[in-house]
Amino acid sequence: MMATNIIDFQNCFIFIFLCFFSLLCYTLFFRKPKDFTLPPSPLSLPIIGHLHLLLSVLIHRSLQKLSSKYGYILYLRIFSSPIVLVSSASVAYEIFRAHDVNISSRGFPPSEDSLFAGSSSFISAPYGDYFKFMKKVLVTNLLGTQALKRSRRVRADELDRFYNNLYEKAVKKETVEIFEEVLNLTWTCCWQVMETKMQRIRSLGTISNRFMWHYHAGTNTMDIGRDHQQPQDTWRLRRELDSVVGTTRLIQETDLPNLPYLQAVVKEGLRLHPPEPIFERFSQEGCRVGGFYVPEKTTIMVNAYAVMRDPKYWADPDEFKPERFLDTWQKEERKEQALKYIPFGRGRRGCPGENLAYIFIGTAIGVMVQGFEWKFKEEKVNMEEVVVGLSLSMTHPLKCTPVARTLNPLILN
Ligand code: HEM
Repeated sequence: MMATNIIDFQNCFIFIFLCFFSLLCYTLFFRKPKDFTLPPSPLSLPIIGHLHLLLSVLIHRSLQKLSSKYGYILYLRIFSSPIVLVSSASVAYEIFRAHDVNISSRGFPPSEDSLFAGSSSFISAPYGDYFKFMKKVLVTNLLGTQALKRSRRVRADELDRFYNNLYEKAVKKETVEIFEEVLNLTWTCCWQVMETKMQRIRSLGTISNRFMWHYHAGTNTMDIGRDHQQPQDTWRLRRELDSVVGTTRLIQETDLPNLPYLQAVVKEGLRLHPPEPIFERFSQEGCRVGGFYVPEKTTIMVNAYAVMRDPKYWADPDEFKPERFLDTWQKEERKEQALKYIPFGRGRRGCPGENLAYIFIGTAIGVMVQGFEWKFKEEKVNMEEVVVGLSLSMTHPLKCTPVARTLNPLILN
């Protein structure tokens, strides 16, 4: 009896030993240790962390310099809040392809006094049912393809008014501040459409703040007309407009698909001068990006300005070369597994106003180049930038005088 008990005890002991031994072997040889290595981090100061690095007027540029020195994914800290800074097309590809849902909130404080129009605002809403509902309302009523078709007449009328206004100034030989003119165009269009819609959908009111801010951003971008001081670009653009649209009628937004060079010029302008050079997301859960660990509840700052000038993916990144968008750049992007063109962000929280923005910018530049020659006071336009609010603008607003190329085509019609 005693002998049997001893054998049972021995068997039990061997069994337990084997279990522990196998567990040890599994942990040592098979299970990969979880790697919590954070992205590289520049030297930080006590208490404030990296705050001093973010206090620059042109923050997108100083962060671009920082990333080229320390790495294209960086870990920063402001007081105790962690930030991961993304500055390369390949890292952007990874976060938007593999972690889009995880980073589809912005992490703004959920208070009525929040900087971005309160807790019920579309922009500050976390990714969830409310956000999805609002996005559907927004796309169906304002920004989707069908909604944009319905509001086409409003934009066409405003474009005629825009042209007439410039024509009058040309006749009087008056100087025009481009930004102001284009801002007027977008504001009036925006209000005309929003007023009608808002009477029907009261909840859209909360989105209006973002609209205002973005229309502002969009109109800044339109200053890219300045890039046409390069005569060969203007000449090519005008030739395209003359052959597709002619000189007896004004460009319409339905002409845009037939104007590839104009589209390329707009894209190149947005690449070099993205109105929203940096945008923010927030990680709900920890995830791995670029070989590093991004902890949960971390703000992710995407420096679109740096991504779109990433020398690894763009030849002559600082040059204005619209032709690059005529080629197979989208195919290249897929092949290289990179997201190199992100002026409107990407993924579920990407800009819903992208199509409208392309229409506004394309038609406004179209009218300015089709209808007028532009006389600049200075030989060289001052391209210095300044961040106003959250959007990028020209430090010295562009002023020039229009000279009508043809008799007013609206009168001819
Ligand atoms: C040139 C013009 C514009 C640019 C460059 C631009 C850029 C952007 C960017 C970078 C974002 C953040 C995207 C992300 O996090 O991935 C954004 C978001 C947004 N944009 Fe725009 N935008 C423009 C015009 C517009 C217009 C015309 C509208 C509406 C009429 C608009 C409405 C919005 C809204 C509502 C959001 C927030 C989306 C969300 O949180 O889910 N934008 N935009």
